[in-house]
Amino acid sequence: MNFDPRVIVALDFSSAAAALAFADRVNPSLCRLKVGKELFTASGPALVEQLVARGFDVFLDLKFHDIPHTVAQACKVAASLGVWMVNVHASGGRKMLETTRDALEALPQRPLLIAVTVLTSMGAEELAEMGLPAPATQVERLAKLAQSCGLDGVVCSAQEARQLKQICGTDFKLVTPGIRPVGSDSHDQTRIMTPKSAMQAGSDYLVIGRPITQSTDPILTLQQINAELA
Ligand SMILES: O=c1ccn([C@@H]2O[C@H](COP(=O)(O)O)[C@@H](O)[C@H]2O)c(=O)[nH]1
Repeated sequence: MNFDPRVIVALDFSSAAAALAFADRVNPSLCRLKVGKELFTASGPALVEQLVARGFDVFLDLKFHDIPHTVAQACKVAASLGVWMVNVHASGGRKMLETTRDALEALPQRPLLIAVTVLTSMGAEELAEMGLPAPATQVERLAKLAQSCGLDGVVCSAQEARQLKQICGTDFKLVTPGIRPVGSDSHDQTRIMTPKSAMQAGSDYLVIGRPITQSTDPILTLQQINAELA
């Protein structure tokens, strides 16, 4: 049994029923769970509370990006749901990051606060079109900003994990989507890596959605990934 699961399953379902049907088949020793924009929009905070009540570490992946007060207040409400991790966009800037960190630090119990650097769906060309440097450079810049603002870590691709562990140190959490087992479809992800390579590169947590949830046998796929990481 793995009591510190590294896989965070992205519950990208369109209903609470579908998410709970998946949750019924796993347990907190097999995986953590992520609730993102689709499921939260469909099901709201009640579903998050249900997953927390079942003992899962829940990453509420709403990627807040707004003025400092709005983001800080939203994260405080998220914390009140009992979630394990919340996130904001690092590109919201220093004031937003620090205000949110301060708001969470004032709570008796707070979730981990992490910042999205560059979405794993984006490659160099798309960044260049927006006047931004190559992914590795932009991710490093935003990770340093997030760390200097006192955040717990960042969302990045596993392709930047080795570089960020060297720069930001081992305690700074790296949460990496864009994970694809050998032979699986990359879908809309650009900066991808296999589960094992991602862990070897320094990822702390692997966010995996479709390769598990759309598998013909989701639980077997999850077990196989866990075995590969053990
Ligand atoms: O840069 C990012 C940030 C978040 N995500 C989220 O992770 C999952 C990935 O799902 P897959 O099906 O494994 O591609 C999804 O919920 C995204 O919203 C990301 O992919 N990249």
